[in-house]
Amino acid sequence: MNFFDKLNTKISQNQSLLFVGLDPNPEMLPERYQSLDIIAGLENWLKFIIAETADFVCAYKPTFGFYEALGVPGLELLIKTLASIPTHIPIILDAKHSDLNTSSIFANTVFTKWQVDAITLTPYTGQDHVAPFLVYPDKAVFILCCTSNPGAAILQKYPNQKSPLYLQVVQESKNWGTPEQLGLEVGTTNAEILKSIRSIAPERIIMARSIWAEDGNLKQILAAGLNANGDGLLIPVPQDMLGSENLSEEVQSLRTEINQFRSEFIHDASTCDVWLPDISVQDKHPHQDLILQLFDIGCIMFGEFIQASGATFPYYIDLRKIISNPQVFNQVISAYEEILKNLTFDRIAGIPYGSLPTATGLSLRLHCPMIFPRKEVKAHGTRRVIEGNFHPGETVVVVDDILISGKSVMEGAEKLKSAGLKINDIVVFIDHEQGVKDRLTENGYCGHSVLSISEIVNTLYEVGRINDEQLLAFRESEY
Ligand SMILES: O=c1ccn([C@@H]2O[C@H](COP(=O)(O)O)[C@@H](O)[C@H]2O)c(=O)[nH]1
Repeated sequence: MNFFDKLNTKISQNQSLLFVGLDPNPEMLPERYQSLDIIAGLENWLKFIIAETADFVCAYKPTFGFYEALGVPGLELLIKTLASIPTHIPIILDAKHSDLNTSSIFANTVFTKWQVDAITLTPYTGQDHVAPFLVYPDKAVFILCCTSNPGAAILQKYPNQKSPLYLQVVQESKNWGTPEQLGLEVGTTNAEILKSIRSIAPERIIMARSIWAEDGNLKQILAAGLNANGDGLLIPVPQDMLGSENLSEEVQSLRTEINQFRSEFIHDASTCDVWLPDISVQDKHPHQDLILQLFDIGCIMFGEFIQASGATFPYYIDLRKIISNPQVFNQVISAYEEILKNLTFDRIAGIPYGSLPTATGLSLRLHCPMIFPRKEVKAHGTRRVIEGNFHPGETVVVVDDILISGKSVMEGAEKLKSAGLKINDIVVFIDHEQGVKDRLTENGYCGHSVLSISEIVNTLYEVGRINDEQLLAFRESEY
């Protein structure tokens, strides 16, 4: 189960948005655990915290720095602590990792060896630093957007109130990963800041900062940070509560307080003109997760777009972007592979330029040689029309991104046929429908597609990624 599903399952089973920081901070160690052996005292305290809270929280968040600071015994304590967390409860390792050249190796350690479900990262080194963590499809990252220490303001609020750096971090990091894989850590109890982040990231999980029980602005934080469904916000159990001998009761009472507010919040929101997604798991399209990820990374756009034919469409598909998101690219290749594995061919041909990376990925995945017809033939050099080696008479499967009129893919296929190659099958990711596959059939090809445009639009509408107006514009364009 991926992090997002594991987290949501725990939220609903335990009816809780609360998470607990599992921090072996010697300064916070309750007196009753203060023995000569500090590590043993910390271990017993952390075990007590887990036992008291496991049924009332949705996640645990060990802070790596506290374990590191204790040296080798601290790292051993981390491994023991991770092992004592029930496997069904997600673990978010608070590492605030930000070192570029150790990203891949660190991601492997935390996700593969330590089996944590998510990690916190700082954004300063950008997507290059985050991408190695996102190649683990079942894991997630939380990007630190904002903190509340006074010295941070000069950087995080730069250059002005209207467009502070922390909001730019939110906007930019939304391009790095899907809402299921990338959440935001908002290290402030300033409700206004939380509200401004929620307004530009309604779809993201926000992890709020650790608070002190007596701070008293819980309701403002909830009002600012909850999403329209009354969730999407992870609230830490206050640090001072963790020292209490009555931890279980105190956590349950905080949970009740939060849930009461959530019920009122959802009730109030439902009286406003807010459209809420209404889907059940049974209705889930088999490629729903992939469709959402493609939408979230900007491969599927809605608006008015002029096509090569001059026609205006209410959407535009730009699958070229997948090459910058390896985890999405990998899933796209797998979806094509499902179709190609049932076909018979000697070589794979990609249509330039958009489908060359896909054809390359499929060639490597299926151990099958690749060729491609050139878009324009050079006036110098070999003047080859087709790049790569082949033997006339071989069968080639043609791979392209989207079929609109079918013109570009059939032009490419004709070049291959002129060189003596046989083409039976054309496989695309998206079929624009409206008879384009019939056009392929009329020209002697069998068209296959991973998805049709209406499957994509309907899925996006069902989960609330597009609105009534966008759905209507699409439906009208079909006639
Ligand atoms: O949303 C779109 C629409 C078109 N493209 C590009 O056009 C061709 C397909 O158009 P045909 O009319 O079938 O020739 C496709 O290969 C893309 O390059 C697009 O990317 N997105």
